[in-house]
Amino acid sequence: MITNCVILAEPQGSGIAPVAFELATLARGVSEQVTAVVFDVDAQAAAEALAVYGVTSVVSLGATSSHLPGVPVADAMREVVDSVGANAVFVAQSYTGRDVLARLSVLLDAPVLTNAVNVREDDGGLVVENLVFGGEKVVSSKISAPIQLIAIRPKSVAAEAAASATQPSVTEQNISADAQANRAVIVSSHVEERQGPKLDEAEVVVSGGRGLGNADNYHYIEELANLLHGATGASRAIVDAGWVPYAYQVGQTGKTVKPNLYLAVGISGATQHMVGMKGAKNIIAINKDKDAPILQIADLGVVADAQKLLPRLIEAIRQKTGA
Ligand SMILES: Cc1cc2nc3c(=O)[nH]c(=O)nc-3n(C[C@H](O)[C@H](O)[C@H](O)COP(=O)(O)OP(=O)(O)OC[C@H]3O[C@@H](n4cnc5c(N)ncnc54)[C@H](O)[C@@H]3O)c2cc1C
Repeated sequence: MITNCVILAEPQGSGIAPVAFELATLARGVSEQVTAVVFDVDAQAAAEALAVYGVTSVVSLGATSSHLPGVPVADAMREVVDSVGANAVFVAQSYTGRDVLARLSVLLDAPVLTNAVNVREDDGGLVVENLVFGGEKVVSSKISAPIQLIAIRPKSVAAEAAASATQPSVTEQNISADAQANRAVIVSSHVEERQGPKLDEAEVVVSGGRGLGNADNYHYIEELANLLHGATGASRAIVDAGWVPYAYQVGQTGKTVKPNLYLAVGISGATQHMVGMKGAKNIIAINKDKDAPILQIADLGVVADAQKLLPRLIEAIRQKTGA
């Protein structure tokens, strides 16, 4: 085991982004101590949430509010790493996580591994796993440097509560004047409008692909997701075609999802798509080609013309649920 692992618990809404619990689960499996760095949240509430996942201490950086977190958070995390004697830092493979990790790498002169899907212990050190060739192969890497910086893809591991909750200490850490001065100011921001649950957190995901025929038919995916209280997703083919925004993309270069139910409509099942959804508990695929690769991993495969089936399926669910 390593002695201390620092994790970055990014804010989301008024709390902690769920990926922090995945980072904590991984960290406590390889490290005696787990220190979580939080910002822009109520530190006590964050500590209570993180305690369930075995975090042993929490360092609060206060508010970064209208600034990009990269500069100040990386600067403060460098001090946290020094003060707790950390051997590793785990962040989410998110915009903020990557921004912080790159800056931390320069500040600590430490190597970075990104896009990791697992971290395990081997002979007292850490082994980091990455997927290559569209998830077909796993590459295991070992870093020999004293401090290892690792970005982990959300939803790669399940967040699991520790056998017993911890009682993390909560300390405040000020952001240095230099880092304050070098912060980038956010002059405007755009919040993507989306109804229903977030794609990477939804229990039900309904995704559409090129088999929908045209962009207008994507409304069937939206109606179905709405009826099933799920989120809408997409293959890269229809993102590239401009039918839906990139935020909808599931797969290697999009989001990883692990819902209870993944419904793939008119999606062939390229390895780059499947790597982002094959962890779903139940997979239903609708495809007119009985040899489509997605049907090989589907729990239920429906060989049908989606453009004819979807309106009838939607109508049938409406009648059954009275929605
Ligand atoms: C580096 C790299 C990264 C990539 N990352 C991603 C990624 O993150 N996510 C991703 O999705 N892809 C990704 N891709 C692209 C991927 O390889 C595929 O091209 C893409 O997933 C195909 O999308 P699709 O299944 O919608 O389209 P197609 O492969 O064209 O499949 C369409 C499917 O619809 C079926 N169909 C057609 N008509 C109907 C109908 N009327 N009813 C029912 N079924 C019908 C067809 O039988 C076919 O199976 C990546 C590729 C590369 C090279």
